[in-house]
Amino acid sequence: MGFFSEEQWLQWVDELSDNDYVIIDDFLSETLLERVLTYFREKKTDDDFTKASIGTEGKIVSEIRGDYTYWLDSKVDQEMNDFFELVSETIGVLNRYCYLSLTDFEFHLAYYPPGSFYHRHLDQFQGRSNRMISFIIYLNEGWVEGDGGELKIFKEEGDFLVKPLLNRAILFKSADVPHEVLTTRKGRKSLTGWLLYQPAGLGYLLG
Ligand SMILES: O=C(O)CCC(=O)C(=O)O
Ligand SMILES: [Fe+2]
Repeated sequence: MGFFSEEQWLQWVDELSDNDYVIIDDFLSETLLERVLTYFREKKTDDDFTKASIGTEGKIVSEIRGDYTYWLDSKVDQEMNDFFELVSETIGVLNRYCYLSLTDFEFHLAYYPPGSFYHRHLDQFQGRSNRMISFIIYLNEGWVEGDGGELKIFKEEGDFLVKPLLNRAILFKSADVPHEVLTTRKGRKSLTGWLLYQPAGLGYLLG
């Protein structure tokens, strides 16, 4: 049994194919959401987050992005196993219906302190095109207008803002959707990752 019915997945996949993005509210089950929030709290308390970098060389440039991240490892972060299962189901669905050849994923917990942002960018780095789908779940309890930290999506038809509401997920095509995180006025939390296409035998070169 999957997390969602085939019909439900099809509806989301259609939206993603047609619009390059899909927003899904109340994505995680109550139990899973609670587990993710608890894990976030623990990691943050343990001070496991480090300043995020940009590009493939790991440069830290605070004028571009100001968030802190904790990279998840399915072997280490076993409390997140159910979430990884859900990601695997997502990958299976996208491979079946969108003819993608996704083989792997990478996720981190992200924390934007008050006053931080992430300037306009694409999630596919030059010279490293294995990020196919960006996948974010927001974890901001009680977010209200004025807290900032909206995700701005740039589209030819018109730009728009996505509120980083608790348990809202967004998936978008990493190569096609420029986006930015507006300055946040409150601590802003998310579980953010990418579904990857890794050409066989090249992974070790990319690190
Ligand atoms: O948290 C978000 O809304 C987007 C984060 C982002 O663009 C990234 O980490 O590449
Ligand atoms: Fe991004």
